[in-house]
Amino acid sequence: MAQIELTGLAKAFKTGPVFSDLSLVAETGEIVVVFGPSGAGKTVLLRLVAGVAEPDAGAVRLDGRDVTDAPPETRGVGMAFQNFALFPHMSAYDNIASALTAGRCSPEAIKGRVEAVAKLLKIGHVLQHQPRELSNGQKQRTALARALAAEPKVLLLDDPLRNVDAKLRYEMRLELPSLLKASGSTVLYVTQDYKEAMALGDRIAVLLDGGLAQVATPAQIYREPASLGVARLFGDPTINLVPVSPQASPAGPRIELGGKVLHLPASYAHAAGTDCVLGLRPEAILAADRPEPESFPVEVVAVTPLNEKTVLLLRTDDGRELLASEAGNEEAPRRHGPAHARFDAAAILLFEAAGGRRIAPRAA
Ligand SMILES: Nc1ncnc2c1ncn2[C@@H]1O[C@H](COP(=O)(O)OP(=O)(O)OP(=O)(O)O)[C@@H](O)[C@H]1O
Repeated sequence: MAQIELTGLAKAFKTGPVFSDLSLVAETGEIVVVFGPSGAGKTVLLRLVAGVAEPDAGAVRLDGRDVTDAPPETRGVGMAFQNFALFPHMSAYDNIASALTAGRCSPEAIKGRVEAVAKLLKIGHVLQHQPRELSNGQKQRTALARALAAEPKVLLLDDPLRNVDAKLRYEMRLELPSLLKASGSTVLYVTQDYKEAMALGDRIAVLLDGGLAQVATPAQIYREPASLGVARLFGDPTINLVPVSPQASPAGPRIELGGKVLHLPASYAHAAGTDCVLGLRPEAILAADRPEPESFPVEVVAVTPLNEKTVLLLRTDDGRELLASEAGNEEAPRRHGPAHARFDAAAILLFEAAGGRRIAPRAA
């Protein structure tokens, strides 16, 4: 059953609309990541679900019950928001336990639960500290622990790793999914970090330009982004975008790139005659020393070895810069200078230049 069901939600402030006609469903136990750029309205959306703000239009249903007009404390929703909201005169332990003392738990059960959650979030050693004695990351994890300890049916998490340092953030990204799954809660998780979204979400809801641009699994969003706007938000380095005007030809739609005539797969034949934007993820561009069929000459301008990949900055003969990435960085170092590139035909993306919608390939 749908635990969270949002229908036609709209919210505007004096400064203008944040979003309109927003609908989203999260199934029981599902983790839905609400992802989008700063200011897209992610926090506003959580506030509407929590009941601390009212929508201008639309309905919020939790567990099948219409709670649109219900006060926050009756909704059975747990929250950890960016601004921590810890009780300043209570220790971290008491802050976390406060979620439980309100219910009917024995002192032993409370202690066990607080310590278990604190251990998972690596704050076991600071449980007796007051909030002012905690780092921002520890405060944030204390707030997260408090929300988790209560085992709410619906858990709203607003960028809980924002103030956590890079190493811990990486570890938490690995550990949080099982922690959240074990809680059994249905989770709406807000982040601005696409890697976090992909690591944590059963599905990702991309909030962009006043509405949900796409709601799908991380793999679907990466491989089949609904629009240029969505494609740009996922990937590091970001996707290469090249304006092209495919023309029909027997070998597949013909385009020009780097002064060469190349062909798109026949499954894009229906795009001929449309102004398009070719989307090439860095890993879909393959660089080689020798020309190959459908390759185009490039200059390797820069080579940046990262841990798990090497990023190449390529310049085409007509001056366009493309970023390519290769797995690993242990091969013989690639030399700067002339080379050839081609793209992995199975991994290309094509978008309408007008409006940015993705053009899906069609079976030939
Ligand atoms: N109480 C308010 N009064 C007026 N404007 C508001 C209010 N709350 C939010 N806004 C505006 O609504 C828009 C969305 O804000 P929101 O905080 O939801 O963005 P966000 O996607 O969570 O961004 P971030 O990732 O930076 O936290 C912003 O333009 C913000 O200025």
